[in-house]
Amino acid sequence: MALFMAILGVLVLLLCLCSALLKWNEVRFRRKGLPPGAMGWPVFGETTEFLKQGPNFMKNKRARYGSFFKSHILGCPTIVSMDPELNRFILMNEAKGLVPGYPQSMLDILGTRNIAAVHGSTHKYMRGALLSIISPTLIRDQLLPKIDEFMRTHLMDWDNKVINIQEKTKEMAFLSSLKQIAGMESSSIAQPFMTEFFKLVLGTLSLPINLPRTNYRGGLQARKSIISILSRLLEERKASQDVHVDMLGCLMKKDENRYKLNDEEIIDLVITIMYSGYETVSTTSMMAVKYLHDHPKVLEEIRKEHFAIRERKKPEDPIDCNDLKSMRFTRAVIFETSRLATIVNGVLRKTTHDMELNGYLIPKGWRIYVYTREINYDPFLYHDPLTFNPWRWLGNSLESQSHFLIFGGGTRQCPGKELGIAEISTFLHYFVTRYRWEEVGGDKLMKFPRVVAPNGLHIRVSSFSN
Ligand code: HEM
Repeated sequence: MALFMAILGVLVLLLCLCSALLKWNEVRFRRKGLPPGAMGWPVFGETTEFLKQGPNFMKNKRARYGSFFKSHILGCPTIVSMDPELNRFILMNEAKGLVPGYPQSMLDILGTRNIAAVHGSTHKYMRGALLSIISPTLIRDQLLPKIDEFMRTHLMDWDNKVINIQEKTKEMAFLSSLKQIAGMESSSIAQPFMTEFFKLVLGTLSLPINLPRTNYRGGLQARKSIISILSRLLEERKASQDVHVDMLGCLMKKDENRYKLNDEEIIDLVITIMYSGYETVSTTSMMAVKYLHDHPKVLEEIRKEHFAIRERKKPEDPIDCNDLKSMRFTRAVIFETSRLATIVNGVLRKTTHDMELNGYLIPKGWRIYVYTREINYDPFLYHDPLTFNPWRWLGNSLESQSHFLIFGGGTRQCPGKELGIAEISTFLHYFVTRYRWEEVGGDKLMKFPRVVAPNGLHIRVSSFSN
């Protein structure tokens, strides 16, 4: 009896302590004018519920508080905006103090000159420098030929093999951009570079705890290694007279280039390009393979488009810009994949000063989660939204609608959109014309907070001509 009373006493005490902590945390963030919502536990906030419940967390909160509410997730007091109009307003108004609000680990590891870390005129300049090396003309003349050459080789020898398509598309996204940046996808430094790059990516997604063996520490060390690889490359190029037709070559042409970047800026820009295009391109490619596998009619249609292109060409002819333009259905498959899989759930901003937003007062330094995921499943915007239907993108201008935020919006809209589409389209071209495939089966796919197959996505591949 005494033991029972003691346990009961401890439980009651714990309960009181928990509710006192929750209350204290609410009071701590209680300020006049804040939107409705809950702040959860001290330090952790509602992060556990957010990660555990995923999209349902957001749906439940919206049902309770409306489309604009406060919470405390991923280490920060956060305002979540699920209102399409307001989301556009936030993305269009960086100049009013709504700047990128990406986590500290990302900023530490990607560098102070990284595009997400700079604002105002510095951002304009860095973005200009980036756009100048991925312009439509350069995509046509320099980048697409490189992408084509890379994809042909990368997709060789898959016949009769079980392939982890997640791993292959990750390698593809990294090596293809390394070829475009420095033309060295098959050099001896490509593999060690890739290993360091994967560590860097892991680090940016971790908590900023600088202790041995943490992903964050690993990410910081990977950044150092990558800087040393790239610095050596820059020095070698400066010392030689060779002309290099690649992104680095363009950035280093100080006399002819309108945008003059120093070595540190060039290195951070290179890391930005690799990082921004890596997960988006690889995951969209993997999910396109998944959806094509599950939807034979769509696969038949996309094959028709790509075989028609091959019929116009000799086997050794590369994909060119006109071919790319003719891939209307492939483009639709890419958009539909991005929409249904929701590769990007939203984007993060933070306030540079106290400001009024949607009638509420948002304190300086609070994060704003522009949550765009729900738009993708809105039945008023996309008929039968849970069905994979690429045809919905043909013949109407869904791509130019204001709610189309798959590539972001406003001043930070993805500058790599067409480059990314070119990469995925070329990958799909060689994949669907060379191979058939079936899933080995049983692989788990997680859709939130990132689209990922924790144990890989395995497919059995055989040559189409067999
Ligand atoms: C399917 C492929 C891609 C998707 C879905 C995608 C998506 C996005 C989104 C949603 C944003 C907005 C981020 C924000 O507002 O904070 C963004 C920005 C960005 N993307 Fe992409 N992206 C893709 C491919 C690429 C590629 C291949 C590159 C390589 C050049 C790239 C480079 C960037 C950069 C540098 C930014 C930041 C722009 C700025 O802050 O001004 N992206 N992307």
